[in-house]
Amino acid sequence: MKPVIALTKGRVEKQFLSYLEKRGIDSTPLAEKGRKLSVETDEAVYFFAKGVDVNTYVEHGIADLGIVGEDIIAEFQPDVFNLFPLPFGACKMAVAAEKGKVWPDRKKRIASKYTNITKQYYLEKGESVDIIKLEGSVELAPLLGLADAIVDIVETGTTLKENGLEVLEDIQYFTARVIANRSSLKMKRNILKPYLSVLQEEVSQR
Ligand SMILES: Nc1ncnc2c1ncn2[C@@H]1O[C@H](COP(=O)(O)OP(=O)(O)OP(=O)(O)O)[C@@H](O)[C@H]1O
Ligand SMILES: O=P(O)(O)OC[C@H]1O[C@H](OP(=O)(O)OP(=O)(O)O)[C@H](O)[C@@H]1O
Repeated sequence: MKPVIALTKGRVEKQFLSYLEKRGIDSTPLAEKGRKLSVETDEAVYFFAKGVDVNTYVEHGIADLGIVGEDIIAEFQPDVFNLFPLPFGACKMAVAAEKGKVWPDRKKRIASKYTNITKQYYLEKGESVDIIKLEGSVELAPLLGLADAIVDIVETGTTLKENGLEVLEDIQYFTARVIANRSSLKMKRNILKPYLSVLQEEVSQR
């Protein structure tokens, strides 16, 4: 039996493959998957899903482990073991607005894909705001007058800069992380342990 891993498609997937190579594991079968959504290698069975669905597959025990951005864990709070960070996928969640923004004399409107993180952040600040849910290109919202500010991921800062926006407040820093199904970690410990130690070593050596 091999570990079953749910891997977030896209940015995380690309960086995970490079990381496997660094750890001495051949990632060719994963890189050559084409449109296949599941691949078996010598070490594990992988399937590829959106981050939020990685949470769900791990929570339900379909995958033993998941590789997912901490932002997705923070937003959706899955019932899993949040095992350890990986040395890639670094980004932060921040509040941003147009440069020189003049705030209106009413409740602020904040647009975000991450409504739970946004709600929690303003709750802790003791500020009452209206939150508007968007699914992407969140930087458009202040430019088009839908919102006064946004809560979104910032990595290089290029998207903000090129759209005349700036960070006002940092909320939280994130990396990709390894999560585990609660019962898999106990029941399949012997299978998961060697795989996890390959993934974790780099972090403990940093
Ligand atoms: N610049 C960035 N933008 C978005 N996510 C980033 C960035 N840098 C690192 N990440 C991490 O990568 C994860 C996945 O990003 P990816 O771009 O693949 O998906 P997405 O754009 O959030 O989702 P979608 O599949 O809806 O496009 C995020 O959850 C986050 O943890
Ligand atoms: O600081 P940067 O390096 O510019 O990266 C941040 C941008 O990248 C992400 O968007 P993505 O490309 O995932 O598109 P989306 O807005 O449609 O989710 C994020 O939502 C920001 O817009």
